[in-house]
Amino acid sequence: MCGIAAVILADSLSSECVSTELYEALGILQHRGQDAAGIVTCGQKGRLYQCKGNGMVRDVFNKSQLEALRGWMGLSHVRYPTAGTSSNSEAQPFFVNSPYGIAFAHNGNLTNAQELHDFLDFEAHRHVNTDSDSELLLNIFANHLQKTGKFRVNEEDIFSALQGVYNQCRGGYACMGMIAGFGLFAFRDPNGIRPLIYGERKTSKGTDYMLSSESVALDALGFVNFVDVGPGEAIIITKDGLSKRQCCKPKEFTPCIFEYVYFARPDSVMDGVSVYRSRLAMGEALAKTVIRKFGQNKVDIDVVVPVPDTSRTAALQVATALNIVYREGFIKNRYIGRTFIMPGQSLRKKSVRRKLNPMPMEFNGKNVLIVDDSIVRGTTSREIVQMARESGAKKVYFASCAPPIKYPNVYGIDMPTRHELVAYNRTENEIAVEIGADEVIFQDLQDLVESVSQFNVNLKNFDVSVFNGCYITGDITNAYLKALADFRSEVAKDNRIKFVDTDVIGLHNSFQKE
Ligand SMILES: O=P(O)(O)OC[C@H]1O[C@H](OP(=O)(O)OP(=O)(O)O)[C@H](O)[C@@H]1O
Ligand SMILES: NC(=O)CC[C@H](N)C(=O)O
Ligand SMILES: [Mg+2]
Repeated sequence: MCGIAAVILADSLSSECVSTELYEALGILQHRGQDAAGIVTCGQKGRLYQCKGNGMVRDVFNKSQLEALRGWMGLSHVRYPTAGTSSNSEAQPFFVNSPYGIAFAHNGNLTNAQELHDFLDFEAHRHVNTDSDSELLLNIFANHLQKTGKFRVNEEDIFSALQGVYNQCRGGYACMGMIAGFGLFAFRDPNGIRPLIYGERKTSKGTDYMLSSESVALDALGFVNFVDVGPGEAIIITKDGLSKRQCCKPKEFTPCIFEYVYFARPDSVMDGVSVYRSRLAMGEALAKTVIRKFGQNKVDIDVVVPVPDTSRTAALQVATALNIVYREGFIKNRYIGRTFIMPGQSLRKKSVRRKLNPMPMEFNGKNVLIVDDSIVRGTTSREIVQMARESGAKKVYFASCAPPIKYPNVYGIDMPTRHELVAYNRTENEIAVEIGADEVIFQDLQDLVESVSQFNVNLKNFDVSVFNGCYITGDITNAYLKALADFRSEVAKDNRIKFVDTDVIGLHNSFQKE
């Protein structure tokens, strides 16, 4: 679930560099990807400037690098790998010089990457340098654009190249690209699985535009009038303004419900729904399930405790609806990032204890209801339950705002194999035993869907494949799932030869002060 952002200023001669805003945007989107970050900008004479590499945003860029990223438009990416490897050569944005010079950033995951790779190799004769599906997507676009054979590109050419992309690429994708000296383009997959939104900012020179995975980045940078890009819709922004087109017949609109459960920041509004409100509604519904499970007058819970950070909003509402006291029983180390999106199970496991520390006074002698947004591999819940017990809890109940996650994700969340999922092939009682809890309580799928859909009449269905195994793109075979598990499971990652990454990824212009 990477984060992507792009900015284009109305004033192409501005002495302000867009890189500072892109850097800020990446900081705001850091929760969507912690493995790598990158920015590509475009300055005078259509020159491109790039800085990218593995690490958090604050580690990848320093002041002088940002100053060297010249220009009035650019795009940026924070990566959480779902394909290929964690090598820094797969940090985004990607670049191809032909045709016209294109930089490209992708959030999502392609489900027909092998087919696209073969096409590029055998038919299009384009070189692909990494295992990243995003590099394939860029080359498919470049190949279609190349066919126009024009000296200079125009909007019509880009829209028709994107139609070609839609015809060939399957899966979940929200993308942004930049054509040197020309402008930005962006598009969203036919089901709108991955999010994409844009806004504008009026200045004395005209209108600046910004695109982002989440509205919170637009908000923070002073952009207004947010519009979600529709499923199968593409937009182009140049010095002359913004144009958009439906580039493929939209299929059923099914955004990823896990954005609302976990990925997005609560202060974002995604496809017209406030993530915060949806999480309150998840808490409200979960409280009803708790009452159903325990019986109206038999809820023997003394305190409701959230697992920081993401579950806080929902947990507070669970406590309010149950009329039980809410307490911060775990204190989060604010300098440690999200554990679920860390690469590697041993790192994730270690990080839970480093990140969360219990407050014994909130557990000692009490029956505790711990609320989390989701239980995926069970890494967090196992550790948390144990910490609660070590702190003297009498009974530990564990509630999840999402239903049991039993199936792999193929659209941009790194859950490549069901065998790593604690709920796979287990009953609720078995899951409780597995994580050491007295009972587990899971949200009903219908309740989860209604927690989001009640805020937008146009949103009826979602990608809920991790809960029910129904893959909306209709192309997921057992052979595909096996290949995915073989390549991306924890065991496969551990067995893979580790690449030695050098710090510098050089390719493009470096700006030198006169
Ligand atoms: O069952 P697991 O495999 O452990 O995954 C689920 C946990 O991971 C996430 O937390 P994370 O620490 O990533 O982020 P947060 O601070 O935003 O809650 C999520 O909020 C759950 O707590
Ligand atoms: N989480 C994502 O959006 C990942 C994008 C792309 N599939 C990658 O692995 O780099
Ligand atoms: Mg969490």
